[in-house]
Amino acid sequence: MSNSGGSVTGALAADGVSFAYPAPRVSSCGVHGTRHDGTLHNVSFHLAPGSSTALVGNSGSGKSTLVRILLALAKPSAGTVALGAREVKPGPARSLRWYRQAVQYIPQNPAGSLDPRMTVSQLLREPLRQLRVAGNHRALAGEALERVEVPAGLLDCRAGELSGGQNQRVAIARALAVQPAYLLADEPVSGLDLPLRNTVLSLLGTLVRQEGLGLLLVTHDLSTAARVCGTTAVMAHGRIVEHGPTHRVLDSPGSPEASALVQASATLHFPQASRPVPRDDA
Ligand SMILES: Nc1ncnc2c1ncn2[C@@H]1O[C@H](COP(=O)(O)OP(=O)(O)OP(=O)(O)O)[C@@H](O)[C@H]1O
Repeated sequence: MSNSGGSVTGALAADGVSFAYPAPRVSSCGVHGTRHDGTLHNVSFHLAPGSSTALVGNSGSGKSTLVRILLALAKPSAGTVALGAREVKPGPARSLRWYRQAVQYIPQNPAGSLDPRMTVSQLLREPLRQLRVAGNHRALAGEALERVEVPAGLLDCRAGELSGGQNQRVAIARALAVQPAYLLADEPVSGLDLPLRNTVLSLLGTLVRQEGLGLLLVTHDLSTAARVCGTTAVMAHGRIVEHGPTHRVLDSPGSPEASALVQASATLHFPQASRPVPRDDA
């Protein structure tokens, strides 16, 4: 099945985006005059249909802020966000319906955002109703469920009756139900056990390769980037400091920030203590 994305075509792009959170007069810890130099600086980013980009970077580098701006939840102080030829700005819900249909968000711990008292069918139909998507909503819900390989027989079960893995898929199906062209996923597998992480990552990869969705995957885990995403963008201090084919960025990083991430990841996966001890056969 092809995705419609609300019949929107074209790339999702941020062009020269800058953004600063408003400086609070009194911060939550009671300090006056907190200074904000800006969170994003002149960020340009481009995601084509059927392609996948990992957005990596240290904590606080600006990844989630960029996602918020791409979702039209925050207004950049400079630069633009556009889908195809159409510029996108935060605004009233009705003016953004087309965009909310085309670009869906998968949050961290997506299953945790499901109300356990609601049935799978209710959960999947809710965004269809909110975005006033045309068509038979129960049928669209069933189709979305099939795409994540959950039996349509579970439509009338309550989320609280399903396993964690099934709920994780239901949460992804909820984003797919409105037939978006793009998925923006913020650490969607953090907190999952390894088998479930693998299942969800395979599913996301399939959606990109076989169904032509565009995927932006925010992750701290470079092995996740390598597994799913054709390109990787590295953020540091509110800038994209490197963006290229994932294998190139990971094998020969061209920026100190990417090098540091690759090194830190290698240390995490192969800590000194667990490295094989070289045999002294000589
Ligand atoms: N609502 C907010 N108000 C003020 N400052 C914020 C707010 N949200 C984030 N920030 C600041 O903006 C900067 C970028 O934060 P952001 O959450 O985008 O980083 P991140 O790369 O997604 O981090 P993480 O990997 O930890 O989620 C940080 O310095 C953060 O403290």
